[in-house]
Amino acid sequence: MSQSDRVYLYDTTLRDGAQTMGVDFSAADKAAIARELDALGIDYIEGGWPGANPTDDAFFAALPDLSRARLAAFGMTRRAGRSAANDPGLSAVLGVGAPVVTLVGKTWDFQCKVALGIDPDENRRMVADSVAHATTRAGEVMFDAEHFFDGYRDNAAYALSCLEAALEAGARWVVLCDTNGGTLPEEVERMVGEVTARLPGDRVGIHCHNDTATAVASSLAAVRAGARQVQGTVNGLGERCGNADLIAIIPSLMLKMGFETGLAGPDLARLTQVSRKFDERLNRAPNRHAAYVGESAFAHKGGLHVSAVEKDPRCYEHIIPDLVGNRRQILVSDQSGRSNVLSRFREIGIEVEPDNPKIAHLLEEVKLREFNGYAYDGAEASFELLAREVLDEVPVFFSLNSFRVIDERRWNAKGELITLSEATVKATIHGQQTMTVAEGNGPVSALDTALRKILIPVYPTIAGLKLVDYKVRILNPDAATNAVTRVLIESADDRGGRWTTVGVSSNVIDASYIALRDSVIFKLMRDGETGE
Ligand SMILES: CC(=O)SCCNC(=O)CCNC(=O)[C@H](O)C(C)(C)COP(=O)(O)OP(=O)(O)OC[C@H]1O[C@@H](n2cnc3c(N)ncnc32)[C@H](O)[C@@H]1OP(=O)(O)O
Ligand SMILES: CC(=O)C(=O)O
Repeated sequence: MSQSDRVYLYDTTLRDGAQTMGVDFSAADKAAIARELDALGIDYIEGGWPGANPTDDAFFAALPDLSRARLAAFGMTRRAGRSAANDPGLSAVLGVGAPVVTLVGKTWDFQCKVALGIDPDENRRMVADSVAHATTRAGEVMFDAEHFFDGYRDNAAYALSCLEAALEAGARWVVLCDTNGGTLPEEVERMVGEVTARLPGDRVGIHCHNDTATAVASSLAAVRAGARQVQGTVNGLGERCGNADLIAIIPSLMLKMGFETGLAGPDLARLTQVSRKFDERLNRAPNRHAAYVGESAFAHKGGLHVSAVEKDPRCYEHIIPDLVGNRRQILVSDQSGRSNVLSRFREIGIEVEPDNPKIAHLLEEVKLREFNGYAYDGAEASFELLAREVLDEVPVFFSLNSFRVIDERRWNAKGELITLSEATVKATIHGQQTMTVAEGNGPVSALDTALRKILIPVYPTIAGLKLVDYKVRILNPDAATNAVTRVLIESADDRGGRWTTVGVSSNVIDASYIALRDSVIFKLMRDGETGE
């Protein structure tokens, strides 16, 4: 495959995605998402804007260790009337030591006059100076040509001159941005084609917004017209109506258009998992109807469809769902569910005969639990535990006899209003009944502390287990405070392990205990503890 058939993927979830209404990443979220995207095979990960807010500063202060992707720090061109070397904003962006720096700058003369109040020639100098200065500090510099399509429509010569200024100043890529998201795919294809007739396509990128619900189509049209870098976000997060959704773009590029990306086949097969795990992190329900990765993308309901798909899935499927890690759901048969369980077993490393009757039992149990609110997509450790329990492979590490949690809200001696929680846990370990009490700043923290206190003397490795994330989702909000809650707990240990467990109950503390218990047992199993 020639060089021109390689498309570079640039993820801006942690920057443009952070501009989504209602989304607020922590620095730890950002680091975890960056690791996930790195493992997927994304070429560039834009981590945020150093100097713009404390979260981005904290993220860049401890650069995540990436093995496949290059980390980009985002910022804007120098301010008018300053030198690039003396611009504090630019210095903050360049100061974090990211291997890639992406600078946004105007390319629409109207914006120069109205938004910046400066002469367009000064703006072009700002672009050139800033890019040139950035090349002295970063290995690779990109120029995000803001409002390129609106600018090109109004004054093509000026918009192009900004691109040329950036390239001459040393930019590796110029990225054409449809910042307002109003350009339709046909226009994008024409304009990108005109750009790539003058500039090499492997220096040109595309960055589309979804204000006309065509960001994915426009991004693919730009690639057809010669652009070789595509910017987007996971699940289409982004300012206003979102950015182009990389989760839809990647399989279209690879499976439909025959392009090579940084993802290999096995990476592509993780796409569904990455998309859903990301939604779990944001504590929002995955879009069932999402192209390629939605739960409904390969679910067949109509009688005509089911009958034909059973003869040959190609009758009603545009690709094999496994290619993107999704699964076919045929509602009249449980054979597909069985295959799915077997394929998960292979992933986990559980060896079992395909005709083992326990598989059908596990399948029923998973279906029943999912009906009751469990979601195993984002809680792989709970699924593995359930599977091993059905196969009688989980030792009894401890038995909970009871727990009680009390919350107290009162004024302390200094006259301050405080809320304290206290948990009492009674359990049997190795035949011995034991009881402990612990306090916490909330009921789950008190319960967690009490559970550890009781387990650590027998299983010392539990001291290395910590909860790194805790999320609650109400599953039936109409029931108000009687609603069923789903708790997801992400845990990590001092051996580099990281896993997620799930608990469901109409009582949030009970749901939390179920997820906590799974986490602890999963850890003990991984550590090779044998239990009773
Ligand atoms: C198209 C995009 O999505 S670009 C990314 C947009 N993302 C964000 O804005 C999120 C992060 N931004 C921020 O935290 C803040 O806006 C900051 C820290 C960058 C700047 O904050 P402030 O200094 O308070 O400026 P404020 O946001 O009010 O206005 C932007 C300023 O940058 C100037 N500016 C805008 N674009 C550019 C540019 N490409 N080059 C130089 N200056 C620019 C504007 O003229 C304005 O200057 P003024 O304050 O002299 O009027
Ligand atoms: C750079 C960017 O986010 C935009 O122009 O939309």
